[in-house]
Amino acid sequence: MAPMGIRLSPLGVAVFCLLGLGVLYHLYSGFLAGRFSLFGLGGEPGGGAAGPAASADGGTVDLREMLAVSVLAAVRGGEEVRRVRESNVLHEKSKGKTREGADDKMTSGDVLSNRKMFYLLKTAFPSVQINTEEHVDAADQEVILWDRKIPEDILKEIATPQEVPAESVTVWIDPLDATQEYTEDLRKYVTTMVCVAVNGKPVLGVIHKPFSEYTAWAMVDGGSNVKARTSYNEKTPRIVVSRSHSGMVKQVALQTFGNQTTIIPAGGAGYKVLALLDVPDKSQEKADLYIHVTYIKKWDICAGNAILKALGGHMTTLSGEEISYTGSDGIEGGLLASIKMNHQALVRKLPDLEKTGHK
Ligand SMILES: Nc1ncnc2c1ncn2[C@@H]1O[C@H](COP(=O)(O)O)[C@@H](OP(=O)(O)O)[C@H]1O
Ligand SMILES: [Mg+2]
Repeated sequence: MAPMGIRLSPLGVAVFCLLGLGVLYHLYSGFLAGRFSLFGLGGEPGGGAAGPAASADGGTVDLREMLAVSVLAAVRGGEEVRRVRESNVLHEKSKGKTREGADDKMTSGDVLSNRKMFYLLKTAFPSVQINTEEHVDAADQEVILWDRKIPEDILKEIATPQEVPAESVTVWIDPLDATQEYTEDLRKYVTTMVCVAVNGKPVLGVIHKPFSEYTAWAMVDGGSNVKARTSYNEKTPRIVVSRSHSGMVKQVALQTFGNQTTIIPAGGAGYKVLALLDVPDKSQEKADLYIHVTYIKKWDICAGNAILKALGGHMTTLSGEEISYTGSDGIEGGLLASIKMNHQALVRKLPDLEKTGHK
């Protein structure tokens, strides 16, 4: 009999002790991880030790650091994309069919780029949600440490760290945009992309062209290394559209803007956003608008949406709704992307796709 008449069961005491030890372990390991992360963050920008940039208990992340890692991830992924293409051994497969019945393709370029990009970002920012187009093989992990260097061009544009709660962040990775065109060896259309959304709003985007080694990046209310062109043709725009998932986009474009309108079929959502900007790459065509009418996934469009938004442009559904980059992977309402134009006036001009049967 224990003092005060309470009988202690040996099993109960053992369970209680184990629980106590568990709580102590949890608190202690969180504390240590936090110290480790703070140690890494303590130095000059770019001068700290390699390791995770976000504290393991969530905490905050610096969007400027996320931009640096996103650029690095897009470039490293791009190296894989180029290496596989140059080897000519693509191991092309179909992941299934799109709703319209086209093959949803995947190659070794997609898989190897995904592995590099995902693990670079995940190792640097272990506490953020990362959504990527390709399956991540947990049995084939790669620990790639970020060297904590923020490139000069980013430091020049974005003078101070931009802290946000880690739990508000969703990262979207497209390790190889324009896979269809990649399999056809149409290299200019291919990009790797990273996007960071905060509370579902796209805030930073990176689009990298591995075959021309060109990278565009921008942060909303931060800075960019790319800009809009000086003028755009709003009356009879040149419209860039999908060449492999087009649906009824040509009919919609001609019906809205007239038969004088030039339609430019092109691969890749990243490529089509870059067509709206002032991009020095010689292989890049130029357009005034980007329209898409079929279903599309958020990793295909988030980076372009962030860059356009940072430069004062817009990417919305065809009915003018903003796209939220949390939750489901796909969007149903088509896409309209413009810059230096009256976007809402363009939305009003477009036909209602549900009514006209152009979806
Ligand atoms: N109807 C659809 N269903 C699924 N994915 C689509 C789609 N339309 C476009 N996409 C995807 O969006 C990207 C750009 O498409 P497009 O080149 O036709 O404009 C491609 O991404 P991936 O190459 O990353 O798969 C393509 O697969
Ligand atoms: Mg892809």
